[in-house]
Amino acid sequence: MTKVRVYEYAKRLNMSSKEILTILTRLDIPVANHMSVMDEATIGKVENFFSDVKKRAAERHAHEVEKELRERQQRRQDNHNRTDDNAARKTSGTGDENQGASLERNRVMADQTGQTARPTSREGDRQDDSRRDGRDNGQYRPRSNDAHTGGRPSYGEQRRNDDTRAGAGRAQGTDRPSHGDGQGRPRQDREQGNFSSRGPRGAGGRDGRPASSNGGGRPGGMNRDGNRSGFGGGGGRPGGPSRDGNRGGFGGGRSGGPSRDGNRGGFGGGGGGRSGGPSRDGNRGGFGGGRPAGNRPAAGGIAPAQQKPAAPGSLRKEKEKGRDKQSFARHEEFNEQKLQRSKRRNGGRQAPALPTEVTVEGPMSVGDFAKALQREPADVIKKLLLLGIMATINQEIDTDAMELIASEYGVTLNVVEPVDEEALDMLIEEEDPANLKPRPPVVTIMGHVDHGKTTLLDAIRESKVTATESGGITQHIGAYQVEVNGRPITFLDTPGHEAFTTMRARGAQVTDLTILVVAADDGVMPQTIEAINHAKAANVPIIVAVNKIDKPDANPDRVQQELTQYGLVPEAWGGDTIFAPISALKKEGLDELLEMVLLVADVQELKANPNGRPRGTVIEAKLDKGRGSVATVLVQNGTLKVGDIVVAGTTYGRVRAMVNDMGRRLKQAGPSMPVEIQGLNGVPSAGDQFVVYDDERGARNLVEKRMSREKQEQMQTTSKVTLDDLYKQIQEGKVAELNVIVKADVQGSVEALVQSIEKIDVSGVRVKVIHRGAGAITESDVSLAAASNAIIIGFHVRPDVNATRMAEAEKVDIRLYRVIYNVISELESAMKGMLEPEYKEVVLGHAEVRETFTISRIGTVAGCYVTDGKLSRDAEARLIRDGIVVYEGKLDSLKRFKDDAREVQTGFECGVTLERFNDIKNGDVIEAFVMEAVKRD
Ligand SMILES: Nc1nc2c(ncn2[C@@H]2O[C@H](COP(=O)(O)OP(=O)(O)OP(=O)(O)O)[C@@H](O)[C@H]2O)c(=O)[nH]1
Repeated sequence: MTKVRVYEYAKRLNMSSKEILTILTRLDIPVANHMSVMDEATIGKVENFFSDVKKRAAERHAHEVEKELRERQQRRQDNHNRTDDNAARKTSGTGDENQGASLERNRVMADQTGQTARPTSREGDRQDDSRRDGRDNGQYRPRSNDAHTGGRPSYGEQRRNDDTRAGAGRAQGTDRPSHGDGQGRPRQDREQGNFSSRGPRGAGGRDGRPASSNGGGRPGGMNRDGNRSGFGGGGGRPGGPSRDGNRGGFGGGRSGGPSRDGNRGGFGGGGGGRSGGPSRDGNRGGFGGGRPAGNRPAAGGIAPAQQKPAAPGSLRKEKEKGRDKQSFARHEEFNEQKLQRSKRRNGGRQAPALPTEVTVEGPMSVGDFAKALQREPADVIKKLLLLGIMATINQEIDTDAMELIASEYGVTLNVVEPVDEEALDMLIEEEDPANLKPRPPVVTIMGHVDHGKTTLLDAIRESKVTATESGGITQHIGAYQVEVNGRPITFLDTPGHEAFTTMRARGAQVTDLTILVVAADDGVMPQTIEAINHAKAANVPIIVAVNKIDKPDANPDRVQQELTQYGLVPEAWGGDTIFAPISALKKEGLDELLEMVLLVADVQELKANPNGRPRGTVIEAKLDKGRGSVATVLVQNGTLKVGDIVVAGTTYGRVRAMVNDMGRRLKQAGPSMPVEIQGLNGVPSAGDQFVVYDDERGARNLVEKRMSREKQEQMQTTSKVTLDDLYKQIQEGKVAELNVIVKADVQGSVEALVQSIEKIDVSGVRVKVIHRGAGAITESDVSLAAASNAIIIGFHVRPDVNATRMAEAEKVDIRLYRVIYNVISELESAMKGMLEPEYKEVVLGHAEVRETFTISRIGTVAGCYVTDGKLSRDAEARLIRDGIVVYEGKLDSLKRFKDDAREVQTGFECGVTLERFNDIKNGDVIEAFVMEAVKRD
């Protein structure tokens, strides 16, 4: 790499010189300014700096990830250790210890569930007893005082007294987990030799009444708020004694009942079946049936149905350990659920996980980027500063800067191409080159005023069109086609400028080449240069038609000479621009000119697929009284047919009829063909691109989408204007703005009006056309005007009924005109009236202070004599002492003797007080004056 200047290097990196200078200073590289030269070594250092920044960020990121992993592992390990400790404590512990553990567990669970309930010591004993019973015998043995609950696992006891109506399952589900889950039943099973894998549900044991049938446990209670969802798991409520006693009342359990939202049900898992109460005849004991939780089996939930029968006593330790692990898993899961719930409760206020990857579509503001990174904008700005990039929150940064910042945060930045919605809407798909066929060129004519554009257009049309289409009635549809040597050429009828400006403003490129008309007697003029610039910007080849060569003072060589300055060098002089001398008036040289057009077109190899999806551009559109919306369109691809569903801008419809520039009805129109179509539901704008949709619904949807987008954009722009510009204007105190909506009968008039309106020059006031269009004034125009405080100008159009009604309600000013001049002059005067009036000071008179009095609560009263003019009560006043103004304000009071006076004329005495001013002295002069508005001219 050779030496470069700072600014060049900055440009290369798409950065500012200031940024590079800051980096150089940070690197201690002496540098003077943006013109300083950076040698290879310096550049190397800067580049190293960038890669260092990236590397550091990547390392930091990797380190953080590693640390996080380590911490997680550690946590997991701790949890395991804790589980093992618990298990060990339980297996070796005494009854007291067990009780302690049990109490501890209770405490933990109560804490976790947010409950304060703790078992009483009696309950604790009982729990302990019951557990011990089970453990000691290696089997479950119902205790006599628990007869009706059978071998209810201890934790269920807690709620028995609290809620007599609730089944045990509910109690457990509400309060704490059943630690009898899946334990009691297998033991029961062993004892009874009977095992019901699924306890019948419902009937038995409800409300503690005797069951009328099999003792089905009441399912773990329905969870109303989900918070305490069947955590305790089933623990079926014991069935009461059965009526016939044969089958006994059995505590069948279902796991924690379904929670309302389905998320949290059944945490506790399968119902810990308990033995039912003793049946009357005592024939059979109770059976515990369990059903797994609705959503997922919890740790202990699978036990009842699938677990093997209880392990014999020797396996007790293992079992205890397993149970604790299950319990721990439940705790963990519960904790997780609790966390989720709290997040939900906090409405997501919990700090979200920071992204590790961010996808952007290109440059964005610092604020937006910070949002995407979920970082504080200030932090991002700080980082940018460190990189030498000064940016505010609203300033846009490019993807390079974004990448640097992202890497600082250890975030991967993906830059993707933004989705081209318009291309999607326009159903743009790539054409297979094999399907492309040559198409006629589309030509526009440009040039300076009066150089003969219209004459040339007419001359070509007359000499070519009428010759080929005898009998045709030529129609001005904005474009026409002529045939030269059997090959068609399309001419856009609209004088070049509009074709270029309006079309190009809408992104439409319709012209393949342009004929630049230059009058040989006049030479290159301002609009000639403008035309050249337009064509060059659009990358459209130019053929120069040197016109009016019939004129005696014609000097074609001068034209050639002058145009070389603008890069148009004739072939004869070694350039590549074709110059064709013509006389549009005398129709001389036209054939040669047109042949040149074909020649240039050939070089361009203009092609389209006549069988592709029809699409093109609206050249001109208007609202016709008899025919409705009429649009001249240029087909640019495919073949447009009558009956096709067309979307153009914010209008759509089925092509009802199609005519060419000769007024001939057509059934179809191929590439480069201009046709006038009817059938759209509105008037599209010149430059709108059209496409044929397969179904009407799709077309309608697209149009609705566009309309709402347009409305939103308009609202946004206008609200911006109101908030930003207007505020600024108020601040500056000198600029007002007049928002205008222009509606006219044809698009041409709209453009003409807009141009004239925008030219109105009243100092201090800006006119802004916020919306324009052809067609009647509609409700949507009025609503836009109301929202943006605009007036509506209608030219040869009227508001429809709804628009009129709405305008009245919203107090929107609609002005209708038939003459452009009136529009402009009325607007001008309205704008002048709008200006803040200019004020000038008018001195009313002077009074001399002859005496002063001080009156408490009033202050200094000046006894004055009016020397000239008058003093007026409402006037403003200044106090002049020795030619110096010592006070300026208002007269506070004006009295003649004791009475208030409205004014006091020359030669009279009066008493005067000044507003909040008492330092009045004899000999001071009071000057009374008013500010009068001056009418602008
Ligand atoms: N002698 C002579 N006069 C011409 C020729 N071409 C146009 N004119 C005259 O020049 C004048 C202007 O011609 P237009 O065709 O109206 O020129 P224009 O460029 O379309 O003018 P604008 O529409 O005002 O921009 C008319 O009086 C034409 O008759 C020509 O080849 N020879």
